[in-house]
Amino acid sequence: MKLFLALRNVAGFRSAFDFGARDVAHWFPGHMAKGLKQMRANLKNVDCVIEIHDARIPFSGRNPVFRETLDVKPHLLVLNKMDLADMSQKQRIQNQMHRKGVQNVLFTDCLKQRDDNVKKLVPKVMEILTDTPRFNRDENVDYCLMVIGVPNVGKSSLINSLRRTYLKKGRASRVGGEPGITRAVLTKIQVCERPMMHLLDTPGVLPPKIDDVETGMKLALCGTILDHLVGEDLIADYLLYSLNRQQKFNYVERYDLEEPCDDIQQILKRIAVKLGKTQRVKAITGVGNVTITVPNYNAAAYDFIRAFRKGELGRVMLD
Ligand SMILES: Nc1nc2c(ncn2[C@@H]2O[C@H](COP(=O)(O)OP(=O)(O)OP(=O)(O)O)[C@@H](O)[C@H]2O)c(=O)[nH]1
Repeated sequence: MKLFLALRNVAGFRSAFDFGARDVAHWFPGHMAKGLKQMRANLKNVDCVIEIHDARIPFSGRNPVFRETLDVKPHLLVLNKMDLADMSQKQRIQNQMHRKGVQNVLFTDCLKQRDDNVKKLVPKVMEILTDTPRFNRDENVDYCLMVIGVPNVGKSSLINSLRRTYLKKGRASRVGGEPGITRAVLTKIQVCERPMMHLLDTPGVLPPKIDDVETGMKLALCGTILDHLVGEDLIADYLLYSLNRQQKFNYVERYDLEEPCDDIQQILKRIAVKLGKTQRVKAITGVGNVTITVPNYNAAAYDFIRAFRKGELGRVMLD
């Protein structure tokens, strides 16, 4: 990164984001009751609940409802997508988690072919279970896990990664299934041989907990709320605000800008021009019709957000 960027006075950037009078009530049209009911029905078969969340937002959006319903079971919090997160903040996050009573935290990258952290999951679960008396199932040596989390945090990827790591197998295939009970409810996926460990095959999708507009915006940025419900222009603006606040200026080089800027319209215009995302439109003026070139702001916002989600604009910690 160029020196002038590192030395740049950030005083010119926004210190707060103006959310206007937005209402987040409709940002996540989830079907929580149904999901939770199904999870509760499965709970008697579960030894440990694996809650998975996005490492860039370790606190925002985690749904506490499951705790009231599912917290009777031992619990491991997996913070996934660590490859996209600013891991220099790891210790702070862990300390804060401990203060909140979350003792068991594991950071993972489930896209990595072999992730040493995913490899720690089974030993970690065994450690947690050894410290917790198992409910009337002491004779059973087949351990069962349930993976839960808000959408798009990597629940399926974790299952596949566990199978790659422990069974040297590719995509999850279903095993088991019991007569008389819906396949979707009791089908299990094996993830480890020694100790024998299964996962319930339907990852529990929880709606995120959206406390306020900023929480909603962070969830949207990380792709857990459908973009169109929030608006890509707004997400792009919040992204720019976040990158500038954290002094993550990779976007300057990626889009050939001269320097960081806090004006999303200007940024999107430059991105559109760089990507050739412009349109020729007719405009009526006082002296007749002229054809002018206008930037496609939507296409530019789309590229900006996608680049961030792929980690191309730097690693961040949004909480
Ligand atoms: N960079 C990165 N991307 C990941 C990681 N894990 C998953 N992803 C990506 O995140 C997206 C969602 O992953 P899934 O495994 O489908 O997430 P899910 O929680 O099962 O999603 P839902 O079924 O919608 O709830 C996919 O594009 C994955 O490739 C990770 O550790 N790092």
